[in-house]
Formats: sequence, C-alpha cells, structure tokens
Amino acid sequence: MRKLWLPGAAVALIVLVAVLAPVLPLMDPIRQDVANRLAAYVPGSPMGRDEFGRDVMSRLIWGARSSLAVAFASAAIAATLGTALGLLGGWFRGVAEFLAIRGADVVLCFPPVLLALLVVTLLGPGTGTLILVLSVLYLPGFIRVSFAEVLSARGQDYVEAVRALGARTPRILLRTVLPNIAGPVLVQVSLAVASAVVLESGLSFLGLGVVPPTPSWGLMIRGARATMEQAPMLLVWPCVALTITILAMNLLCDAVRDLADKRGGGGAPKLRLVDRLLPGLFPAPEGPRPLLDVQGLTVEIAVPGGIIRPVEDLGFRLDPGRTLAIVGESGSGKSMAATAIMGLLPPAARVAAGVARFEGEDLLRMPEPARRRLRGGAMAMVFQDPMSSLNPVHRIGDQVAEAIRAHRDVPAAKASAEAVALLRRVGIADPERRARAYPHELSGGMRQRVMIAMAIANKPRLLIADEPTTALDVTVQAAILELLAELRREEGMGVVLITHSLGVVAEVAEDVVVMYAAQVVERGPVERVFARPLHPYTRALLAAVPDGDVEPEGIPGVVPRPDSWPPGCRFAPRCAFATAACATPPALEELQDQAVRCVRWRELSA
Ligand SMILES: Nc1ncnc2c1ncn2[C@@H]1O[C@H](COP(=O)(O)OP(=O)(O)OP(=O)(O)O)[C@@H](O)[C@H]1O
Repeated sequence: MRKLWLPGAAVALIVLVAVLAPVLPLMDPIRQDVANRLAAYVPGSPMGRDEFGRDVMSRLIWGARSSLAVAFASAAIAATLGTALGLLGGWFRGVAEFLAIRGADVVLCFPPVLLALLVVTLLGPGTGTLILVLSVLYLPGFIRVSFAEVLSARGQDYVEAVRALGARTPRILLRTVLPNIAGPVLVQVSLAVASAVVLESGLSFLGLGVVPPTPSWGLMIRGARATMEQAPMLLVWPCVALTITILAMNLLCDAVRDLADKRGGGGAPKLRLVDRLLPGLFPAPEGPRPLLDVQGLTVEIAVPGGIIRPVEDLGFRLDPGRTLAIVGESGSGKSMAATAIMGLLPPAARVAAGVARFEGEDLLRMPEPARRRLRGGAMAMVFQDPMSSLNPVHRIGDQVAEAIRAHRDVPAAKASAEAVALLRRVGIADPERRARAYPHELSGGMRQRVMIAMAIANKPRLLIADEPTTALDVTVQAAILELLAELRREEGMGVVLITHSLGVVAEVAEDVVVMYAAQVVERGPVERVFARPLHPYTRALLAAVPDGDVEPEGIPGVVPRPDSWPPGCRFAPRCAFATAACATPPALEELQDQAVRCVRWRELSA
C-alpha cells in the first residue's frame, strides 16, 4: 500500500489540476496578446507567453485536459474491448480465438501514423477521431496480453475447481479468471495511457489530432518548435509535463499491479517477502543450510493448444551427503524438474515460479554464465542414456579430460592423467587402455561409468542422476548404485536420484519425493513412507513392485497428459479410494516430517 501513495498522489494531483482548470484563476488559454509575444515573464504569467502572446501556464493546464482525456479514454476503450476479446478468444478458442488474434494481427500491420492519416482523412481531425485511432492502436496489446493470461489461467487448479463445482462460464470468466489476469492488464493500461499521452502529442504535432486553438501538449510543442531559439522554455514546459505524467502513471500502475496480483502469495509456495523481492539474496535463517532447497518450482511450456505445466509447485530439501529420490511413473515431470534446476530446460519451457537454492544461491535467477560455472563444477548431472551424452568421435579419456579442463586450468597431460585416475575410480578395469577407446567400443555399464567419471571430475557437491541405471542390466545397475553410494559417503556429495524403481530408492535413498502428474503427492523419509504410505498413489506404486512369487498389482490407466489434468485430485480417476470429496484439488498437507496431497489420507491410514 505504501508503494501506492506517492505515484497515486502525483497522478491524482495532475488529474485534479486538469479537471479544475475551468475554476482555477487562470488566464484565457486562447486569448492572444501580440504585444507580449514570447515574453519570458509577464505579471500573472509566471511561465511567460507563447508565440501568439497566450499564457503558457494556462495552456499547459488546459492542455493537460485534452491530453489526459484522450489518453484515458482511448486506454479505457482499448482495455475494455481488448480484454473482453482476449478473454473470449482464450477461453472458447476456435472461431473466437481466430477473430481476436487475427483481428489484432491486422491492426498491427498498419503503421500508427498511416492509420491516423487514414482515419483523419475519413472523419476529419479532432479529439473524437484521435480517441478512435488510439483505441484501435492499443486494442491488439490488450487482446494479446489477456489471451495469453487466460490460456495460462484456464489450466490452473482454482479454475478447474470452480468448473468442477458447476459454475457457469460467464461467472467463471468474470469472477475467477478476470481477477487473476488483472495484474498484467493493469500494466498494459499503464503502458497504453503513457504511450497515448505521447502519441496524442505526436499526432497533434503533425496536425492529425487536437485542432488549434484548443490547447494540447502536442500543439504546444509544435508551436514552440518554430521559436526554439528565442524562447527555449516554451518547449521545456510541455516536455516536463509529459515526462512527469508518464513517470507517475507508470509508477502508479506498477504499484496497482503488485497490489492486484495476489497470485504470488496465494499458492503453496510461501516465500518470505525478501525472497519475493530479491530472490536468493538471503538464505532461510532457520536450521543448518541445506545443499539444495527447492520451493514452489513450476515449469511452463507453450504448446500449440496453450500452456502446460509439466512441473507444478515442486518442493524438497536435500542436505549434504544424503540421497533424495524422486519417483513417479513416466510423464510425472521428474526429468523436467531436474533440467529446470540445472538450467537445462528445452527452449520451449520456462520456469514460471519458485526458487531452487544451491548452497543458498537461487539457481533459477542466477545469470547464465554463473550457472554454467556451477554446472559440471560444484553440481553435475548424469543422464539416462550415456550413449547419446558421450561424443562418438572423441576418445573417452579425452572427454573426461575435457570435463576437467572446462573448470580447472590444468595442463593437458595432467588432465589426461587425472582422467585415467577417475576412470579407475569409477571401476573401469585397465583404465589406461580404455581411455583411448571410443564410446561405441564400451558396454552400456562402462559408458555410464564414464559419464559418472565426467560428472565427478570436479568433485561436485551436488549430483543429479536422472535414471542412471534404467538402460543397464540388473548386475550393472547394482554396481553403479554402489559406486554412487560410495562417492557420496567419501566425498560428502548430495545426490538427487530420479528413478522409476522403488527397489532402487529403498536401497540407496534416505528421502523420497513421489510425483504424480506434475505435483508432489507424498514426501518424507524413505523408511517412513515405504512402511506407512499415506497417499493411495504411493501405495499403488509399492503394490506394483514385484515381491517374490506374489503377482504385483498394476496401477490401472496411465498418467494423464499435462494438457488434460483431471479437475480435482489428479490421481482420482485411477484411485480405488476416490470419492466425491476428491473433486476438489487437494493441497499438499505438511505433517511433522512427511507431506501428503490427499483429502482422505487420515481415514485411509486409520
Ligand atoms: N518439450 C516438450 N514439449 C511439450 N511437452 C513436454 C516436453 N518435454 C516434456 N513434456 C511433457 O512433460 C511431461 C513431463 O515429462 P518428463 O520427461 O519430465 O517426465 P518424467 O517423469 O521424467 O518421465 P520419464 O520417467 O519417462 O523420463 C510429460 O507429459 C511430457 O510429455
């Protein structure tokens, strides 16, 4: 609120002065007094007189009326129409989308001055024409902003929740969607008003706007141009008025947007104020500092049908020397989360929210060069498929040496010797000879060991291993896992292990995060979660693990795609315990050292 009052007061003052112009003790703004042409000061005219001897202060205040009236009217018309069109296009898609978006594209094809010339030729110059021209010019901006925001909002849980409650479309649009897109629309209003003040001046300057002798800031600048050398202040006054108005408008709309945008505080990621303003500046004060602290991580991808969220509100904490496993079926968002943390998202994807602090520094907001220095250095990643991650045309010894030299300034011979030592370290027999081999000459297990050698080449403190053993047979799997456990014990490295296999989790991890359809459904220490799973999905995953002669129970159905999450609980359509209560999206409930996202967990575990 405090941010609001200063720009609010400034805008209110400007508008008030403009509105009160008729009752203020001002001289007639169009009365000419040729005897005092270009006078710098005349009693009663503190800002002097213009090229026709008219009072500058009076023209400035009366000019504010025309300039602001045109700016506010055109921004209001464009905002109302554009938001409505964007809302309908984004919600109904199809023909509504075509009309809104293609219409906006057509307008954008016209250069503003050409459009103004066209309309002025048809309708004649004047304030009304100017408002019409500017409204049309700003319409596409509002359509595009609201369209994009609606696409993003329509997939949100809260929208699905009101849909599930049977609310009618107009009500959903006006009461649920509109307030949530108000922030960006308000920013667009600020831009439109500020730009309209400038365009009004420009068009009036060109004779396409306000008609003389009615004062406007644009006309004042136009008049002052011819006498710039004799009376430069005539140019300065309207320019100062323009600058102050635009600045105040922008600050005001920024503040209003921050107030209107409650989304940051509403969702599950409850960030401290300082983290919202300056993310990653100060680590959390409580407890020892975690190695990796992820909160509210949300990833968005723009796809032809709109925006999908393959990772939503992911949170976990990893301490040094521990292993945290992320489990879930294919498509639950595990790899996307890992690549987001490493800063390796595909170009179409972006981090929409959240923080991922590595030793207190937020990786998600770190400049790319700093993140690149960490990658392969203090933090490293091992991918699922070592064949596609190794360069087929380079010897593996050279590739490991390259990984060393990318982060440390060591001579080539020393790097090669270190590479051989690393290959020995990861259990490759006869490393001197193997260092000269090409990737295709090695087995899958060997290649994965090479990848691990490259990952640990610079003694990372964090290793993210994305299904490092999936492509390997069981004995090699066990050897690789043992290697990771050994490295962790000896180097004190923290490991995030992404896997499908609960057997692997039980063997090597201390903590587990169970993901389903982009969300965490359960989280906690492995022993506790496996002994007493609280979420039906965790139970189903555990029941699907083969156990001696007992035939495992498969989970019926498949993970839904990110563009078709079910309303309410995302696991409900596959859940044996789903009831009507599951139609409401469940929140992640934090217990003492476990967390669960299921409205029925209490009764089910009782
Ligand atoms: N570039 C992309 N464009 C659109 N959707 C994508 C893209 N990459 C991934 N997805 C979708 O995001 C969702 C999560 O994918 P992700 O690879 O993170 O899942 P996962 O749990 O790691 O699966 P797996 O175990 O098979 O690797 C999937 O539904 C996938 O289809």
